[in-house]
Amino acid sequence: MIAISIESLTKRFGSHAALDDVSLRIEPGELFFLLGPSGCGKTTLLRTIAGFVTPDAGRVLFDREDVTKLPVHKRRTGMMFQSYALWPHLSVARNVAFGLEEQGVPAAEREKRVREALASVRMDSYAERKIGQLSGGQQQRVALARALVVRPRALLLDEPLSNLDAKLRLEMRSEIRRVCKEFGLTAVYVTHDQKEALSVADRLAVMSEGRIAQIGCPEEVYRRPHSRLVAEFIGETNILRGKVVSRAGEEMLVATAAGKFSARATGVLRTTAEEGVLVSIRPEGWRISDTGGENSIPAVLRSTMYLGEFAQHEFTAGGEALKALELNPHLAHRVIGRQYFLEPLDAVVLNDTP
Ligand SMILES: Nc1ncnc2c1ncn2[C@@H]1O[C@H](COP(=O)(O)OP(=O)(O)OP(=O)(O)O)[C@@H](O)[C@H]1O
Repeated sequence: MIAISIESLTKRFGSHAALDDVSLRIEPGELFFLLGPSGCGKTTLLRTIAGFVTPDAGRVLFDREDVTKLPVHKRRTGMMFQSYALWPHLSVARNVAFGLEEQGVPAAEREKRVREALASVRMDSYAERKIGQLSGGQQQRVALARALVVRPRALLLDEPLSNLDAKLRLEMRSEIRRVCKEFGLTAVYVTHDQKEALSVADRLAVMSEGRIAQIGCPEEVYRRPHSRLVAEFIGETNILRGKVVSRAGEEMLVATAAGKFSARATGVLRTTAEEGVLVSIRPEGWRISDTGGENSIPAVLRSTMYLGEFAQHEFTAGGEALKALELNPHLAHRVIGRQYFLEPLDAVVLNDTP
């Protein structure tokens, strides 16, 4: 198990900084996710850790070893990419053995390790099959075995599941997590899929324009986003403009066009009360009721969509459109055009200036 330290990495392509002074530390055995909008630099960061990209400034350390100038094959990382890059005409076992042949591992040892790697992804009974005769999910398992067989110091994954259908993605997500934990691997995983990140990551970083916007465990980043960018990138949210009426530590009473309610500051609040603030409330973060309480705002139900386990409502309050999700909608019988009361349970004051 190694720690991966990224120290002030900068990488420019022409005048564009794909990485702009990025620093972070990934703990030994941690499953760390990089996500963010397209072009934010996550692949460049992963490729710099792998050794495919040489940074203009900054360092990459594996524990205390500076690997910034070390070529890819000497870093001893296992990699799994979007295109599995397996040889379709070779057997599963040959595909997995390839990295070991390159390292000059003797045949008997090779065979043993290939068997172990295939067993760890539950593909041991497919060793002699040709890659072309496997399903997408099975091919993905072989790609994972191939990354593991070299006993990597860290596992680097770039959108490894994006070629799979939804059901297989779910299955492979937990499979990748299981394998990483079983082997105690430090892993860095790039994805577009925020659900994948929330459900699998120990910690994650949301990137934007070559910088880290926020780092934290999934629940922290989801429930306490620091900025509009993070709040909107990880899941859906309602953003309301407001003014701070009063404040006691992190708790504040904010007045918005939709009404007054309490919200909690996240990170360092840069704005002053006069400038106003932005508040984020997740659609599932409302308590909907027929009668108002102290902290609730009156809102008229405009539309509702029944989705089985929950309903997706749209309310208006003081000219603001508000999205709300309600679990077990069949227990509630909401009526379009009627007034209800919405209480924000998890409102967060963001750091951005409106
Ligand atoms: N080899 C390259 N030459 C020139 N520009 C590049 C190169 N690689 C990346 N870039 C640019 O650097 C920026 C970051 O790219 P990167 O691939 O790291 O983003 P990303 O977050 O992984 O995006 P995506 O989610 O679309 O894969 C982008 O603006 C991209 O166009």
